[in-house]
Order: sequence, then structure tokens, then C-alpha cells
Amino acid sequence: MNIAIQGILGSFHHIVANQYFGDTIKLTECLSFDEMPRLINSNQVDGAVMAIENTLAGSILSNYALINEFDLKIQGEVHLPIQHNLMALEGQLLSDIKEVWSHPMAILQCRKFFRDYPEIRLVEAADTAEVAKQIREKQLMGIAAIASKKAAEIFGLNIIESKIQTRKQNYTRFFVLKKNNGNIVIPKVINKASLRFVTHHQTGSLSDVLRIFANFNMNLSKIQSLPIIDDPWNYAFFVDVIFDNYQQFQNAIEKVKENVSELKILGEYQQSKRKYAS
Ligand SMILES: O=C(O)C(=O)C[C@]1(C(=O)O)C=C[C@@H](O)C=C1
Repeated sequence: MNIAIQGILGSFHHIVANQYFGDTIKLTECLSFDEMPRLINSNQVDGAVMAIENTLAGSILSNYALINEFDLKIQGEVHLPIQHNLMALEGQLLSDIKEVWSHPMAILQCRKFFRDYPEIRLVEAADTAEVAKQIREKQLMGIAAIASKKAAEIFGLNIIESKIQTRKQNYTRFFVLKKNNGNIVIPKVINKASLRFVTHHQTGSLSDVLRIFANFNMNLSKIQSLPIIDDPWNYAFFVDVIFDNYQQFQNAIEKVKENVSELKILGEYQQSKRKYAS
């Protein structure tokens, strides 16, 4: 099985791919999220792992847009505890560090730590682990990476400070994606779905839809609005719903269809347990 990940070995996406699919998969490393839909839709990979939201930094809205635009299907989800580490070449001290390079989402999650070091420049890079690799290969002095412990181990860097994210409890939710009609692993249980819908321009139209979910005993775990690019100042809603009874979910969908102008099921999958870090 060939799975695309954002980033390289040692990235958080790598950890998630191994956790979901096991250690024997082949990884296709991408240095942007934008590369993934093309790889999936041209069958160059069987699926992909894509971060979608983080408890400190919020949603990655552009990834919602990619899933919709390229008609990808959500096959599963993983909630991963994220501990960020500041790492550099052996012997480098925090006082030696002039610049810190990392993925923008990782930088966002560590903003507070760097408030005490205003002299350090924060530089956005393509991936957390890729920076660790560069520091090692090019023997970069004065540069540190924000990345996983696994990246420090793989690239032989020294961790200067661990757990530098703004709050110790920090989680990222990742989607496992596949081609619209493909199937990588058949989920044993389906108790969660992600939907995109557009409501009519009438008073109360969103609350009507939300009421349907409540009436059918479905728990709304997330709602996110996104601009519709062809229709300025109008929005599509992306929601996640959790349910016990699949038939009940389908009945709710039939009812929702009568109340919206557009509806798309982005994926039906098994809810992942939200593990808590110790
Ligand atoms: O290390 C990775 O896998 C990344 O691509 C960085 C990334 C992200 O894309 O959101 C992954 C998870 C963490 O929330 C922080 C950053």
C-alpha cells in the first residue's frame, strides 16, 4: 500500500500513517498538502493522510477546500497528541539559535514559547521533519527546528526544549483520504460522517438543518463554514456528525436533502478515540 503524507519521515503525518496502516506501507512524501489530491486521483497512491484541525491552532481551512474541490473521500480519522520539540545540532544552546524553521501550523502552536525570545526569527518551512533533515545534512548552526521526537531521533539532533507548544494537551486530527470510489480498508464500524451543505437564503435555514440532526439523535461534533469562492459572501457548511444507528443517519440525510440547496457526503467512517497524552 502506498500512502501520501504531508512531510517526510519523522513528520507527524508519518507517525499517523504508521499508526493507521502499520509499518509495512510505502510512503510518498509530499512537501505541500496541494500535491496530495493529484496523487490520489491519478492512482499514484492508494490514499493519503492529511491534517485537518488542531486544538491550539484551529482548522486548516485550505484542506477542507482541497477535499471538496478534488472530490476526495474521507476514509477514516486519527486524533494524535502532538508534542513539539525545539531541536538543533549537538552542542547548540538556546542562546545560539537565531532562527527557528518549521511548518506554519507547528509555529502557530508554539507562539507563546517564542514570546520570551523575541530575538529569534520564526521562519515558515514546508515540513517539520524536513527542517530537521536539512539542519543535519547541511550542518546548519544557529538554526533550530520545531518537530517530533521521532524526527530528532531519525536525524540525530539534540532536543534543546521539549513540549514547547502553548498548552501541554495538544492534539491534531488527521483525515485518511482515498479516491472517490476507491477503498483502502473497509471500516468495521461506521458511526461518524463528514458532510458539506449549502442552505437556502432564508431565515432559520441553518437551524432547520441542525434541528434535523438533533431529531434523529445525531451528535454534531464539529461545524465549520467556508466561503463559496464562486459566490462571494456566501458560505458552505462542513459538519461532522456522530451516530449509533446507520439507518437513522441515512434517514436524517434524506430529510436534510429536502432542506438544503446542495449536499455532499465527504465520508462515512469510524470515529477515532481521542487519546489523551500523559
Ligand atoms: O509534521 C507534520 O506532519 C506536519 O506536516 C506539520 C503539522 C501540520 O501540518 O499541521 C502536523 C501536525 C501538527 O499539528 C503540526 C504541524
